[in-house]
Amino acid sequence: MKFLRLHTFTLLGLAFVANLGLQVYLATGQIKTWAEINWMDVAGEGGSAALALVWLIMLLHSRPAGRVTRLLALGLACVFFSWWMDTLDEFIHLPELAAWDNWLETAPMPIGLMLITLGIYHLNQEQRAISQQMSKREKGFREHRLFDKLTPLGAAEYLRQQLQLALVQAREQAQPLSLVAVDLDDFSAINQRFGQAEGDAVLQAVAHLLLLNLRQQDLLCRLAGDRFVAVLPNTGEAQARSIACELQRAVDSLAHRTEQHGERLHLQASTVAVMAIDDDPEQLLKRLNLGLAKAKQQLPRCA
Ligand SMILES: Nc1nc2c(ncn2[C@@H]2O[C@H](COP(=O)(O)OP(=O)(O)OP(=O)(O)O)[C@@H](O)[C@H]2O)c(=O)[nH]1
Repeated sequence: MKFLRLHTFTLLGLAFVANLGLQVYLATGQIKTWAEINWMDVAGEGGSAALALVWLIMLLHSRPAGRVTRLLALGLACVFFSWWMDTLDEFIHLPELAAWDNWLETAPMPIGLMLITLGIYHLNQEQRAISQQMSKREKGFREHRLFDKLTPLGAAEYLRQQLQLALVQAREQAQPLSLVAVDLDDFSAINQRFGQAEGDAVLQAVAHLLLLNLRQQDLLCRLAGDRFVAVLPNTGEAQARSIACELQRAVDSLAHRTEQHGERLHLQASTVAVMAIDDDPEQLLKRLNLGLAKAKQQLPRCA
């Protein structure tokens, strides 16, 4: 049901447009007789439309919200619409002179395919960003104690070291530097209810999700337990806040199922963003933790 709640607008919008197409055909054309229907075409075009719809649902089910998902979903919706109108054609006879139906059937297809192409391009960029994060980990292999055992992220000590370097660089280049923290709400309940191993799987899924939603220049570390911190170079406070909200929304919409029983977990996170103002790493992390403690106490949870 969370799936329906999360994607109500997309699914209702698609149902509305598909129905609009049907109504336009019914208003201007005539329903064909049984003998006039070419069932081979119905199976081919209708089956393709159904498949596009299945792909769309699978996509919305499996991917976190974000630009790639939006592009792919919109592209698949256009492809579905094009095939849907093609299928309606098999049941409704339109006046010979009507040319607009060709547009309704044909135009959404190239638009949809272009959107899907753009989505796949950005998907590749995402994968490259993840590989780069992974290779950062490889580079630091010699200092493996600085890395988290569970996720592909740096641990607290690594964060402090990198933060020190980032602060010096920001000062030298007179550029802003911000931090964003993401802390899962009531994470200990997941450990208690489903066990430590499931808690570990959740932390890994969240780390992956956050990496996907950060930019190439950002550095994500696991500060402790269920608390993640991203170092955002050349980022002012307003932009950091908006990134914090995006990360929070991404966690809210994460579709995570438990490994043992496939039960859907509804995760939520508190986030906070702070900008460095002449702080050292400890002062900055202290401000971040204080902000997070405040955010935990009040709603809305974007601080
Ligand atoms: N599975 C798992 N649990 C961990 C790990 N590290 C810390 N924890 C657990 O994470 C929980 C963190 O607890 P809290 O800081 O109270 O966080 P919370 O339950 O999310 O509570 P709030 O943050 O106040 O919403 C504790 O139960 C720790 O035992 C880990 O690597 N794996």
